[in-house]
Amino acid sequence: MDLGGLPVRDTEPTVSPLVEAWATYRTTSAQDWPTRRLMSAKGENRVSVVLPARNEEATVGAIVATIREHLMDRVPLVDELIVVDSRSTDRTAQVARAAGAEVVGQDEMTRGLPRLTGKGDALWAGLAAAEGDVVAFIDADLREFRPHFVTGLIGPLLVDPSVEFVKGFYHRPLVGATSVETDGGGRVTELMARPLLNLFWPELAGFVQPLAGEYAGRREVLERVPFVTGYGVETAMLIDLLELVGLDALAQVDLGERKHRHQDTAALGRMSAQIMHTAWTRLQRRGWAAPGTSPGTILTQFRRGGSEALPNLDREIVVNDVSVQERPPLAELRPRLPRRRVAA
Ligand SMILES: O=c1ccn([C@@H]2O[C@H](COP(=O)(O)OP(=O)(O)O)[C@@H](O)[C@H]2O)c(=O)[nH]1
Ligand SMILES: O=C(O)[C@@H](COP(=O)(O)O)O[C@H]1O[C@H](CO)[C@@H](O)[C@H](O)[C@H]1O
Repeated sequence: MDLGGLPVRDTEPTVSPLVEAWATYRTTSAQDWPTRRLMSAKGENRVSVVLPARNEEATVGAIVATIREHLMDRVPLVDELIVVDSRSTDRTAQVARAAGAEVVGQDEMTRGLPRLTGKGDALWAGLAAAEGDVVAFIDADLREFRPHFVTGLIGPLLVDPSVEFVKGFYHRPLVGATSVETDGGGRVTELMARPLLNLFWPELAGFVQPLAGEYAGRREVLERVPFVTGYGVETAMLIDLLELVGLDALAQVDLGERKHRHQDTAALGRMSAQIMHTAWTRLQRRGWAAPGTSPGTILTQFRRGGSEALPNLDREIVVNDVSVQERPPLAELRPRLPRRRVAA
């Protein structure tokens, strides 16, 4: 049926067969990867777990202690547990070290390189410090962390050589001060990142949690992609790995439920802008955005009250730079990096 030249779909939209096949074939559950199965498959593979942590003294200790007790002391599945101190101003480093992690500084691992900021730079520093063949990244603000968050992520990588990268997914309650909204979490995912990826990278539509902060990959693959600084890192990693190794080498694992500290919506607005910038650079690479162009880098937001309010505007204007930079693929810089100096 055609109304004025606009084709009108006369069938109900259906899931792309490619996405349906991938989601069926490359989705597993943490329960599919029991520790004993992983130990028998591990062989000579060394496993590193990296936690990027900026001011996470309240939660990093419990996560580190759980990994150390269950996956290092009781069962030697994890060989290396690193917390990247991302310029914290609290006792993150001391708490992490006391709980049994090796602590490296974001600035320490990027010494001699341009000073960049954000989560992506912390993750890049963690990969530079890590020595494992398989590297898992876990956010340090998780509540109710369980060992299966790690075993579920590394399981496919230890057992199936055709898998290069595994993304976690979970139910995401939005935990407020006095109430919990069952599936209210993942606000940037649902409002921006999922639509963005579905529209421009539909092959990735099967990822339940494309922005999940828990994921793992083979070092030799992770070292071949750039790390976008700030909060664009997860979006860039999915897009870049899709292009580098193909959808079939990517997988996802059900980790159950994830609770973490939530940022406010203004912070998530800045996160969204960083993700849009990240997508723009990938669209340029694909030829869908004009080379040499760039969206604006300043995000203007409004905050109730405040001393900087304008005469006729009963709100404070808050301006942030939401541009992103990139650390180049680690493999290109490895010879220039300081050997990991870890204060055990
Ligand atoms: O500059 C930064 C920003 C964030 N993080 C860490 O990255 C993880 C995810 O960050 P955040 O919780 O702010 O993101 P959200 O989960 O709210 O999207 C947490 O462990 C942060 O401590 C970091 O190491 N450096
Ligand atoms: O998924 C999301 O929408 C955001 C915000 O989550 P909430 O709405 O605070 O549960 O959280 C994720 O996004 C960040 C950017 O990729 C990641 O770095 C975080 O690890 C992840 O929690």
